[in-house]
Amino acid sequence: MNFNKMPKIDLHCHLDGSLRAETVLDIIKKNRLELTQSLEGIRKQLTAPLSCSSLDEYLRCFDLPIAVMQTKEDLERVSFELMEDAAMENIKYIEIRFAPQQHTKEGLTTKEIIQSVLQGMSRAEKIYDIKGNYILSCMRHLSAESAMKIVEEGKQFIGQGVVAVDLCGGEVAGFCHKFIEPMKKAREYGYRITVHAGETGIGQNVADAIELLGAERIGHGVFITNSREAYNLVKERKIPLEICPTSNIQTKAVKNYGEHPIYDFYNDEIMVTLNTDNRTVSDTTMTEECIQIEKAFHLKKEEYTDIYLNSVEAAFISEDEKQKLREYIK
Ligand SMILES: O=c1[nH]cnc2c1ncn2[C@H]1C[C@H](O)[C@@H](CO)O1
Ligand SMILES: [Zn+2]
Repeated sequence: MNFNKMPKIDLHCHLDGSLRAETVLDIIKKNRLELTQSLEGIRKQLTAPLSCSSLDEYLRCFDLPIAVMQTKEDLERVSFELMEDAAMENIKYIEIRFAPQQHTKEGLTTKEIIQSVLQGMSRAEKIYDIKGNYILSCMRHLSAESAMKIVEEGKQFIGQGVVAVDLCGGEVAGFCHKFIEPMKKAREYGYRITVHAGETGIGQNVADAIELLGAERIGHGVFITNSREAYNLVKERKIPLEICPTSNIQTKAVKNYGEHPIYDFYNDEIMVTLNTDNRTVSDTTMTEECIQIEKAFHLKKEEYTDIYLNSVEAAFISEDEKQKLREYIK
């Protein structure tokens, strides 16, 4: 299949993990930041190394991009550029996530941060054949109060380009208990809910995310394989899994593409979707994720279509918008 040409949907893409190295260098120079000044050095710092041994090590690659995402202008720019990069490979719909908590170092308010990325997104939507929405991620190592602040301050943007909240960062067993209150509030306000869970061996976190937090989708969920409860919940309630194969290899969730459970899940009628996670940190694109999965499992056109349609179903958009996305693959 010519995946570059095929219509694609990315429901799990972190803004801060998807910056162009050239842009990072530009912002460093413009803002006179005392950071790496060579393009090659930057590229290296932005990408998870082959030797990456865990999610925690993978997460260290975010320090540099976060350092250059601290002004309105720079947030608007990186948001626009991610939309542009996605449009160039025929992604027709993208849900971009980021954690506003990490962009206050130069004094921006949550409102200014969200407004800036939304402006970049809408500028790109006017030029390219792509639509997007934002997901507000809350860092799991921060407090429930901090997550509540994001839920409260992001509320005014629901339906204006913000659709959901997420929990992300390092994963420890039982993390969901801490976030019951903010996620309950989020649901009451009308946010949709997706949660990173089951990425580092703890299948039970997936069951908790669904039962305690009302997660409608799960980021990764690879380790439902080691919790019968989680597996059955995901299967029976048709909870979509946002699968990101390359990222899972880098964080050592799986050994290689061929050993990824995505195809077993698909054959067992679990609702899998295919996504990038981080275009720069994982040095990938949607096209590349599709190619790798096609190669590993001899994916047929009908199977790719099924996965694309799963993403349409799972997207946090209206029925009319879903219908438009279905038209692309007819
Ligand atoms: O795959 C991931 N799992 C958990 N957290 C992640 C992953 N990729 C990125 N993040 C974190 C690092 C970013 O700074 C944050 C917000 O996008 O989300
Ligand atoms: Zn992620």
